[in-house]
Amino acid sequence: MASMTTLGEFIVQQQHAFPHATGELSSLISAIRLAAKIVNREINRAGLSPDIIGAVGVENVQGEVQQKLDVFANDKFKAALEARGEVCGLASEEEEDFVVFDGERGKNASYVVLIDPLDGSSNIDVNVSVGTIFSIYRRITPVGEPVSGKDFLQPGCNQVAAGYVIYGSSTMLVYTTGVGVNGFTYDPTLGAFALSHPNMRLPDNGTIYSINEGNYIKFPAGVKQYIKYCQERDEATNRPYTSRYIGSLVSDFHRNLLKGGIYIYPTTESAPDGKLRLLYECNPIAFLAEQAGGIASDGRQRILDIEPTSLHQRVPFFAGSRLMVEQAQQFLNQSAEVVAS
Ligand SMILES: O=P(O)(O)OC[C@H]1O[C@](O)(COP(=O)(O)O)[C@@H](O)[C@@H]1O
Ligand SMILES: [Mg+2]
Ligand SMILES: [Mg+2]
Repeated sequence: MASMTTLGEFIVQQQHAFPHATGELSSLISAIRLAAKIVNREINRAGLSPDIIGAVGVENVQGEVQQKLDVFANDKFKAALEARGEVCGLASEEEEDFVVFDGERGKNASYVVLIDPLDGSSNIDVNVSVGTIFSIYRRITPVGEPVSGKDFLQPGCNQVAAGYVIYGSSTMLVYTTGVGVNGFTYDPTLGAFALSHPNMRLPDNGTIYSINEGNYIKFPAGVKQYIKYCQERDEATNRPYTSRYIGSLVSDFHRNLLKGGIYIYPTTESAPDGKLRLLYECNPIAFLAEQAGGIASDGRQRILDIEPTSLHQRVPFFAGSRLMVEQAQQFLNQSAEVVAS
């Protein structure tokens, strides 16, 4: 079997493709790779260790009960990124405010990282795939000065890199630096990620829709109509589509990235802004979706154009195959026009 390109080799090759590259971003990505291996090991043996399964018993800034693995993953990624010295600050789902890395190297670093350390927390204890999501920006404030809120509140189109780790039947790291999307599968016998999915492309159309239909009654009319559209019989358009919902954004998006499909987390009566967080869930997934030929919006506006106003703000999220997202948006906007008229 021809030897596969490891993530380490790929990072170096990418760096050489950019004559002005300093190696900082490469080093940052490899810090994420290291933390992903540590978290992966813990997840694989989670069932064996009560100290990693279950809730911590406190709520995070979102009002969600923190799982022990949320905290473990947050600590491991934070430590790996601070130790590497390319990052001047971090924002996380599990931290109320952004964290300043004010050590000598941190202060003089160029990048900020926003992270969802453990995505799909409701699936941790039941052995269903979960993930980690990361988003990377060049700081706005001058190097040497303490990092500030505006370094994190940048629109998604400013991202220099983004990706996720999926801890599933196999563990993969999927990321983009703005030149396409590549996927690497972890080989535990080597202890290395190998390039298994080069240049991933989202099919323009698909037959999978991912939404928590348990909330159907609370959805906007347009979303209800789109679900009905997905369930109608029409051979010419391969309907009815198939409903698939794992309840981990990373896993649902990953499947749809490979097979074609749409993931929707809309507004609901109880969540008027939706559930997912713009900065460390929607922006990185939207960057990947667009780099793979798909689209991502809040139902009306391109996610990557949204000007953030707060670290943990939520937005409605429609992402995946271009034709499917455009269709869903049409239903949403038509029904809004009906209501408005
Ligand atoms: O259970 P619900 O309301 O359908 O929400 C599931 C969604 O919430 C999330 O679990 C939110 O992410 P966290 O687990 O990181 O808080 C997504 O991964 C998932 O798509
Ligand atoms: Mg999440
Ligand atoms: Mg999370």
